[in-house]
Amino acid sequence: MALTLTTAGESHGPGLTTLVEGLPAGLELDREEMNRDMARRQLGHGRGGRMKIETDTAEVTAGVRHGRTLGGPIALQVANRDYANWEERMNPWPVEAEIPPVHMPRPGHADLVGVWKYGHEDVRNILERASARETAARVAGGALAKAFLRAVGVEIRSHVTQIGPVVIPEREQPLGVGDFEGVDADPVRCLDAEASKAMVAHITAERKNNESIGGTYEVLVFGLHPGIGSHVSWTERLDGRLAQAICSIQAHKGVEFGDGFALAATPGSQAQDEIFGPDEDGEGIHRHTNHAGGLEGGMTTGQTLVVRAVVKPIPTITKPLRSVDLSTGEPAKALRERTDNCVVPAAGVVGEAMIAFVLASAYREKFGGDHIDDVRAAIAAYEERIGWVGARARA
Ligand SMILES: Cc1cc2nc3c(=O)[nH]c(=O)nc-3n(C[C@H](O)[C@H](O)[C@H](O)COP(=O)(O)O)c2cc1C
Ligand SMILES: C=C(O[C@@H]1CC(C(=O)O)=C[C@@H](OP(=O)(O)O)[C@H]1O)C(=O)O
Repeated sequence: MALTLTTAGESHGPGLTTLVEGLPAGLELDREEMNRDMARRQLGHGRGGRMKIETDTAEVTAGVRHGRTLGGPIALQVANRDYANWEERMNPWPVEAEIPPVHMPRPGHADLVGVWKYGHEDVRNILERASARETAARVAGGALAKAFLRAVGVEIRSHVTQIGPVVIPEREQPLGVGDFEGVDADPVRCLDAEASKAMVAHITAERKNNESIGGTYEVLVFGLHPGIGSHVSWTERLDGRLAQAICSIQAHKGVEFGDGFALAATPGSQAQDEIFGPDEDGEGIHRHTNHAGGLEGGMTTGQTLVVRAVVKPIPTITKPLRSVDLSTGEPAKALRERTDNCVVPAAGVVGEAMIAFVLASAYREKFGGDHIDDVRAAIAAYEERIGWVGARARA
């Protein structure tokens, strides 16, 4: 049984809906934990005026009773508070007022290609669904996937590694799950205080220049078992599935695992993770390095999964770029709307959600089970069969 995640909703419509199917029964959910993720996605220096209007929460409308999953589809609702200001423009039903269409497409948004493809004359009919407002619904669903993963000992964290030209310094030691305390209190979700200051200053300066800024973030997953995903088919290779999930997030333009693009210049002997036998600390067969970022042959190795993503500078720019007025065909300035100018800190939270979903789905495929205790029993049997002590030793 795979997991499915479906979202519906427009940015300024009445609200967003998330449907998650395939979680086992008996899984304990923590309402505050879910809403903490919803709030984390709204944070970050560089967010625009919209985030002052919204206070996102995920309301459960199906599939959960008294804090535990029932085994059926789970439905979640996220309200758009801003709908109160858009009731006429975004009403699902005809309204009397004349609503002026948007006809200046923004380079880099879905506007132009969307109206061509779907036959709309009003760019709003495209931008409303293309908007990354939809990521609130993904994070709501991702919180369910995270609850499932936590129940089997897996934890996900993220941090910002670059904003514009400002890059975090190289670390001597790999990050552990305990290193992320307080990361959400930082204005750009960066673990390095000096880099954080420079990132904040850069965002502020570029906002004054009417510029938008991109960057990179890293997602780490701790406590994974080996053998999640599979080498047997390209559709099952976990690296491919993770890359698809990350690149499906609005404004995400690249992904790398472990040493990633740096591997291009690395000699082969230094690019792999050598294998060592059991040691006195109770580790089973293990590695001393993690160049592969926890993936070999499309499967988890049981080491920390290391995923980095690049987020482009967002397309709505307060000094608008050149475009064409679709109603006249004449040159025009692109639509200028209220906008974020840097979303990398928030994007990291969305990345966590998408990675959680893919991993939870792959766990469901491998271990099955109708109740969470069935899942745990299947995992214990697997650990025993392969003599896996790694996850326990690290926990
Ligand atoms: C969290 C988040 C917030 C975003 N906010 C904005 C925004 O305020 N203005 C904007 O033009 N684009 C914003 N974007 C990016 C656009 O949604 C995205 O560029 C657009 O949908 C086109 O998709 P593409 O960039 O993947 O091609 C945001 C993206 C994310 C992940
Ligand atoms: C609403 C969210 O992000 C929005 C994503 C977005 C876009 O074009 O992608 C444009 C902005 O929306 P608005 O035009 O209402 O200011 C962002 O605020 C959100 O993240 O919850």
